[in-house]
Amino acid sequence: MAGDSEEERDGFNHMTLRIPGLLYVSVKMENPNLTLSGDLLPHVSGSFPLGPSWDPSKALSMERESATVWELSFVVPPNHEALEFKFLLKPKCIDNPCFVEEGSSRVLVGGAWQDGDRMALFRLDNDQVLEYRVFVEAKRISPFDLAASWRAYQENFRLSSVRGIPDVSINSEHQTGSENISSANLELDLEHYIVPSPSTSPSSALAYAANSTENPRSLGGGSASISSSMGDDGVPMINQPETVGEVHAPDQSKVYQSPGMVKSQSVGTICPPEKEGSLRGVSIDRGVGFPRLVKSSSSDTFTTNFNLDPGTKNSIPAAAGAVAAAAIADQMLGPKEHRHLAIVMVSLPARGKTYTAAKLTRYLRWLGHNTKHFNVGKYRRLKHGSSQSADFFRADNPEGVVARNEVAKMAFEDMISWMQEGGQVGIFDATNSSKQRRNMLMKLAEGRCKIIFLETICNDVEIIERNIRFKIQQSPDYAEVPDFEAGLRDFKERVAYYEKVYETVEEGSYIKMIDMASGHGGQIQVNNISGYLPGRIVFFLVNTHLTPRPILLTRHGESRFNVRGRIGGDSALSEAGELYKKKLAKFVEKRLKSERAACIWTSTLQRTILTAGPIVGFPKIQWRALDEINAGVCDGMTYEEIKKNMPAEYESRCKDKLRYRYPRGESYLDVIQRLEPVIIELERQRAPVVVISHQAVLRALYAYFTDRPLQEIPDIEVPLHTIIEINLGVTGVEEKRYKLMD
Ligand SMILES: Nc1ncnc2c1ncn2[C@@H]1O[C@H](COP(=O)(O)OP(=O)(O)O)[C@@H](O)[C@H]1O
Ligand SMILES: O=P(O)(O)OC[C@H]1O[C@@](CO)(OP(=O)(O)O)[C@@H](O)[C@@H]1O
Repeated sequence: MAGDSEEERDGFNHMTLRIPGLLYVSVKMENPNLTLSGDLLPHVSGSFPLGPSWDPSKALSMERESATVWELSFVVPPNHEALEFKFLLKPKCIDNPCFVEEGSSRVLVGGAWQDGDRMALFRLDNDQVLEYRVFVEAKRISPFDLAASWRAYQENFRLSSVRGIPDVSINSEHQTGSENISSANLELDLEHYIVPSPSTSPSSALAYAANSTENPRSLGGGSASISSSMGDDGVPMINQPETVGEVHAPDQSKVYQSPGMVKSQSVGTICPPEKEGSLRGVSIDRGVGFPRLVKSSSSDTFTTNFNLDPGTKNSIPAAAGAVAAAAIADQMLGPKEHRHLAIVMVSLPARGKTYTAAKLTRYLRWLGHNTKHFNVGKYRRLKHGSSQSADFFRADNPEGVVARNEVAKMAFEDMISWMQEGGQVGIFDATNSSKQRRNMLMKLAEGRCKIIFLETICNDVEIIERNIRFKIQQSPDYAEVPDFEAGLRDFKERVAYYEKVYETVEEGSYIKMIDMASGHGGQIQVNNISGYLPGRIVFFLVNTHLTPRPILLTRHGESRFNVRGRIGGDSALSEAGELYKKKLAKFVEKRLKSERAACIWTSTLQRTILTAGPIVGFPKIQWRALDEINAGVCDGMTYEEIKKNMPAEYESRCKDKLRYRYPRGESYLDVIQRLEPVIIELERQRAPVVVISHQAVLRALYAYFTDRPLQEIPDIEVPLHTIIEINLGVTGVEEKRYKLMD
C-alpha cells in the first residue's frame, strides 16, 4: 500500500513521493455541473500503459462511478519510469470533434503525481468552458494481489462493467444513452401498434375452458380426436389430433431438490405467499432456475433402459422438463396404480373447478406430463343436450341422478382407458360433491390409478356471484337462453340443489383450496399427499391466484450477432436494437403508467440488459434462467457454418429440434426445465412483469401461457421488436401483440 507516502485531500490520495513496485492507479474526474457536459464522455489518452499512441480515437473511456464522477483504473509495471496522459471529452456522435484538456500533459512518475493541475479545463466550440476536478490515486500491489484481482476481474468485474448495473437495480432517471429520444417517440394511442396474434393463440379469455376438454370415446373421441367446439347443429366438429404428450425425459440426472416435494400423511395447512404490496427492493436468488446437477446420462441411455421411446405407447409417462428421476422413480417403483394419477375435482358449481383443472392441465403438459382434462359437463351435454333445467340436478330426481352418474362413469372409464394406453395424469372435472359419488369413483379406480381429490371451497359471496354471472355468459348450458336473468335464476336454483347434499372431502388423499380466489391469500390443506408429482401440483397451486395482470414478453433489441446471423454470444445492440430499447422504454412508460408496481426481468446477457437500460421507475432483475438456449460448441457460429462444418449436428437438430441438445449446450427441453421456477414466479407475482429475454426462452414461456404443445415450441414465431402482452384474468388468458418497429 502507498499509505506511507500519501497526502490525503478531498478523500483521494494525491501522490507526492514515488512508490516502488507494481502500481494500481485510479484517475478520476468530477464535474458537479452535469447539465453543462451534455453528451460529452470523459476519456483518457496517453503513453504506455494507457495506450499505444496519443491518437484520440484510441483514448480509453472512463467509467461512470456516480452521477458526477468518472473513473479509470489501470496497472503500471514496476520498471516503468514516467507515465504521461491527458483528459479528453468525446461526443457520443463519432462525427463530432473531441475536446482535449488545456495545458501540458500530466505526468506520473512511479505513481507520484508531478504537481499537475488539479482542475481539467476544456474550451468548447462556442467558447464555453467546462471544468472538472481531477484526482489521482496510486497503490502498490503485489503480483499475487494482481493475479487475484485479475481473476476477480475475469469472473466479475468485466461482467458488471459491461453490464453497468447490478443484478437487482432501479433507475429513476433516464441513463446516458437514452437521450436523443425524438426518433423513439411513440404514437399517443398504443392501440396503433397492435398487430394480429397468430391464429393458434388463445382467442379470448371468455372462451369456456370446458369446451376444449376431452370428448367421449363413444362419440369417436378417444385419446386424440374431435374438436372442442360444437357446430351450429350441435354436432361436435372434427379437429386436429392432439399432439401434446409423449417426449423423452431429457436427462434423468437433471433433478434439483424442489420445493414441490411434499410428504404429508396427516392434514397439514399451507398458506400461500403473502400478496406483494410493493415490489421495490425485491431480491431474487439468481441461482433459482439453475439446477444443481451433474451432467451424465443422456436421454438416449435413459430411454433405452426404460423403454421410453416417444413413438411407442407404454404405461410409463414419457416425461420432459422438470419431470426427471424422482418422477420416473415414483412411476417405476411405486404400486402399479400409482403410475397413473387421477386428480378428481370436487366443489359446488361455480367454484373454479374447470378453471383450476384447465390451468393445471396446461402446466403439467408444458412440463411434459401426458395430461388430459375430462369434463363431465361436456359428456352430459353431448349425451343429454345442453338445455337441462335445474330440476335435472335435484338429488331427489332419480332419472337425473342415474343420467348424471352414467355420464360421470363414462368419462371416468374413458380416462382409465386412455391411461392404460400411456396417459399419465387425468383431471376429472365434475362436482363429485357427495361421498357416494366419490366412493363410486374410488371403486372404478381400484388397482388402475391413484386418486387425489382437489376441492375448491369459496366462502366469499361476492366472488360466487361474479362466478355465477361468468358461467351464464360462458357455459353452453345457457347459450340458448336469451334472457340472462332467467339463466341466472335457473343456475342459482341448480347450485342450491347441490348445496343440500354437498359433503366436503374427508376421505383418501386430498388437496383443499380454501378461499384462494379472495385476493387475501387463502389457504391450502393437504392430506395424505406424497411423491414427486403430487408435490409439484401442490406447489403450483399454492403459488397461483386470480389477480388480473399483464405479462409483457419481448426479445431484446436486435443484437450485432443477429445482424451477422450468428447465434448465441453476448454481443451489444445494433443501431436498430438501440432504437428499439428507447421505443420499448416509452412503451413501458405508457402501458404501465397506471400500475402501482411492476418489475422488469432480463437475462444476464448484455443484449437484454442494454434493452432494459432506458426503462425507468421499475426494479430490474437479472435471471440466469432467462439466458438464451446455450448453443455449446456452436455458440457464435452462423447456421450456415454449422451446416458446413458439423453437418451431422445440423441434420440432428433439423430432425428433432425439441430434443436436440447442442454439444456442451442445451436442448429446448433443457430450457423448459430451467424455466419452471420462472413460470412459478410469474404465476406468483400480482403486479405486471416485463420479461426481456431471447427467442428460444420466450418460445417456451409463450407456449406455457397459450397451451401450445411441446413439439411446436421450437418453431413458434417470436419476432424482434414486438411485444407480446399476455393478460392473465379471472376467466383465463388473452393475448395482444404490439409491433413497435418494422
Ligand atoms: N379457487 C377458486 N375459488 C373461487 N373461484 C374461482 C377459483 N378459481 C377460479 N375461480 C373463478 O371461478 C369462475 C368460474 O369457474 P369454473 O371453473 O367455470 O367453475 P366450476 O367448474 O366450479 O363450475 C372462473 O371464471 C374463475 O374466475
Ligand atoms: O432455436 P433456434 O431457432 O435456433 O433459435 C434460437 C436462437 O435464436 C437467437 C438468434 O438467432 O436468439 P437471440 O436473438 O437471443 O440471440 C440465437 O442466439 C439462438 O441460438
